[in-house]
Amino acid sequence: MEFFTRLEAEALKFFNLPQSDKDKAGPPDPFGYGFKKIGSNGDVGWVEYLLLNTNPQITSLKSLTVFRETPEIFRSTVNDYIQAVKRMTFEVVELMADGLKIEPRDALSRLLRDEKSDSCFRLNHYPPCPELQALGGRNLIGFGEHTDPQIISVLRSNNTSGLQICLRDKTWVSVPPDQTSFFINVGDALQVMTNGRLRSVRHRVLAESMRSRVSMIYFGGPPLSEKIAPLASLMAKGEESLYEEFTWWEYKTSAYKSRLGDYRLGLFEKKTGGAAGQ
Ligand SMILES: C=C1C[C@]23C[C@@]1(O)CC[C@H]2[C@@]12CC[C@H](O)[C@@](C)(C(=O)O1)[C@H]2[C@@H]3C(=O)O
Ligand SMILES: O=C(O)CCC(=O)C(=O)O
Ligand SMILES: [Fe+2]
Repeated sequence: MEFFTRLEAEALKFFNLPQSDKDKAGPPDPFGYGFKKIGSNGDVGWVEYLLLNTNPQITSLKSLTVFRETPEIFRSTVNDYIQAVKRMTFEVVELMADGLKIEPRDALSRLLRDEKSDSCFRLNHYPPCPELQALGGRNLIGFGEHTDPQIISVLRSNNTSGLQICLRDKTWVSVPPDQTSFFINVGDALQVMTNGRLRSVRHRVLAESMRSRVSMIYFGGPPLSEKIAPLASLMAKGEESLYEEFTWWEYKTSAYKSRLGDYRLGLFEKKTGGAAGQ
């Protein structure tokens, strides 16, 4: 896609700036430029990134700083990509709603379309790590294992591998890199809204020795005040929610206190009424 190629090129121009220039757009709070540190609870990875708010209504001060430090063309390329990926995501969640017989079919998309939707956008750059070859096939964690907290994440990457998902038997499987496809990830909130029918899959990124990986991810979240609970139209007769009721604000606050690899939904599972489980 034209949007993706342009953004990949502009992102690489930014990531190739001297470290001191990039640092002017950091540290991430959570928005802004980050280098190796992920979140604020001690997680690290072989990655640098830009984390941006996607809601023009609540453009964070840090997002403004990022764009002050980068050329206008970068800002417009990011904004064009976000607009395009949002439009596609609204359609994807409506198709998901059709598949799950959720009514109305905009029950999910309206949350992402909402002007108060708490969504964000991330550009990740995993530089090559040539020393890896000498380390005899050891893994270097680019982005540690985790699930995404929001409703849905839509990822696009260049042709460099690294992304893996964790299967039920705990084995890791590589997602073949394909710069012409989107990788759609169910988030924790969608797991709850479908009462566990869709699962938020654990994933991680391993660094490569010779090639740099660039990925861009739109994380579609609901408004902060939104109650996150199973959607009535998909529940079978007598089916109980596997989760306690909570708002997105409550979940997000709790998530941002957690470590990357924590099982965040555990705190919100009902202790009776069947195992939601990991
Ligand atoms: C360690 C953390 C980074 C993270 C916030 C958290 O405390 C736990 C969830 C992490 C995550 C994973 C998916 C997305 O990349 C992200 C932006 C999100 O919403 O949750 C990150 C957070 C982050 O990097 O700030
Ligand atoms: O960079 C990638 O391919 C995945 C990163 C990721 O999972 C995230 O940013 O939440
Ligand atoms: Fe993720």
